[in-house]
Amino acid sequence: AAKKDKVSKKLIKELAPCKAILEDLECHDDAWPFLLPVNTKQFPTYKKIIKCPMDLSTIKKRLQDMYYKSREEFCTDVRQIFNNCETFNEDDSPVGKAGHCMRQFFEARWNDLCTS
Ligand SMILES: Cc1ncccc1N[C@@H](C)c1ccc2c(c1)OCCCO2
Repeated sequence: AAKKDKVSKKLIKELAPCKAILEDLECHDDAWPFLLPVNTKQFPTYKKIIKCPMDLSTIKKRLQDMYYKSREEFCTDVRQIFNNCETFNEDDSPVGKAGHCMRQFFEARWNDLCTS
């Protein structure tokens, strides 16, 4: 039991900063296209083109449900949002631009974390 507690304590320490980063992403001015899963009725081709949909509300739920076993898993899901955005949206579209901006914001916060 002691070993398990040590692991879970480590995990909480690892993932606490992820929760803070997620909150900053959610309240960013350019977060609006990424807050909820893309509505596939509104965008019928989305399901066909994007194999791993991801959004900030899904990541928030996964954090709350202790779904992530490491910081890296959290980081991979966040990057999935922006990779999907680049796949589906033109770079100079409003959503495409928001995606590039949000990715830049995230990667800077992620680097702070890894070098702190
Ligand atoms: C991230 C992403 N990738 C591809 C398609 C959509 C989205 N996001 C959704 C939330 C969205 C973005 C822009 C929208 C939109 C909905 O409502 C229809 C009207 C036009 O404006």
